[in-house]
Amino acid sequence: MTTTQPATTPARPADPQPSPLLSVERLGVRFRLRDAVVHAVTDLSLTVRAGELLAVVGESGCGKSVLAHALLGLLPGNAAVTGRALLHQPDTEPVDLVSCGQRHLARQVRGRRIGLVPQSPATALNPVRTGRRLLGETLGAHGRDRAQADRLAVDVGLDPGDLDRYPHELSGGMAQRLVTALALATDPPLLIADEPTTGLDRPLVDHTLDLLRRRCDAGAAVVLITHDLAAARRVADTVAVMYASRVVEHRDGGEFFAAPTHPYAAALLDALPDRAFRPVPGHPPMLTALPTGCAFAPRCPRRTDTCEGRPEPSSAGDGTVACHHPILPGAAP
Ligand SMILES: Nc1ncnc2c1ncn2[C@@H]1O[C@H](COP(=O)(O)OP(=O)(O)OP(=O)(O)O)[C@@H](O)[C@H]1O
Ligand code: NI
Repeated sequence: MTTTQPATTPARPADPQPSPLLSVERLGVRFRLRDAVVHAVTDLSLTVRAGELLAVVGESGCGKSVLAHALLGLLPGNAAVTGRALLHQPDTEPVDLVSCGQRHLARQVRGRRIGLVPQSPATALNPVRTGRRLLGETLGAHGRDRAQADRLAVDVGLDPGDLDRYPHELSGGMAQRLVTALALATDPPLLIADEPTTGLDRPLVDHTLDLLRRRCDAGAAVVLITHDLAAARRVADTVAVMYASRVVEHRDGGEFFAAPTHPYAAALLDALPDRAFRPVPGHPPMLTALPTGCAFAPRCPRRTDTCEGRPEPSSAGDGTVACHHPILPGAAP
């Protein structure tokens, strides 16, 4: 079926890779509850470079939004964060987002260096301010011209006239576009977009995805959090698949969609309507009771006794996979 290939050719061999904008190293997030601990992010390492669109995909509850909130210091008080997340900046030392403190995050990072399109627009919008006022305040706070509000509305596919509405007068899709416009208003070098296409119809989904793609083509970086693999396939340079709080596969998007190596990633792709359209069987484990070995093993057709031991991320092509039995091109299944 697959012929043996010589050494993999990098996607853009002539381009020297720019140095990372963000490097996340062994990030962990735990929530302490009265009688349990939720392991929401475990031992997670990732990099994002300028010009890169990284899609973070995975089933509901696997830790995608918690990852975003950890990077921005937006977690509640019962969260304990470990590891490092270095934000590299021109001409100065990198800042560790985990340890730099709320004051620095509020003054220097949120909005300015990292923008967030939050997953729940309804709770993110101030109910007593119109979209125009919200956008104007954000633009003004960052020394930008408030008159850019109309252009931002058009960019996200919102009628500028709708900026004069209050949040409760907006549909879910309109509120979604407004929070996207708010995140774009400060033109951050890194944008984390958490399910930015929720509630949008297909043309607006594609419009939003293409908007994010163009940001990256102009040199910014975007982390697109989505459970929509078709969206990731349309625009991502790189893909990170999360399962039960860990990244289980991370690699070039083209390679990933052509030949996923983690059995969970392969199962997710098989669930796409234009592929087998077969949902991933079974359910993910509780994050309060994660197994010591591979968390996907109970659902995995390739599992063996070895999977009772934890699979550490190892290199596969130009990326990494955390699996004892990865699907390697050219190897027998
Ligand atoms: N404040 C909290 N206290 C306890 N557990 C939490 C808290 N916030 C999130 N969690 C848990 O952390 C886990 C990861 O949640 P997260 O919101 O990151 O999932 P997600 O991958 O973004 O899912 P979705 O696709 O549904 O948005 C979930 O089990 C969730 O219940
Ligand atoms: Ni989420």
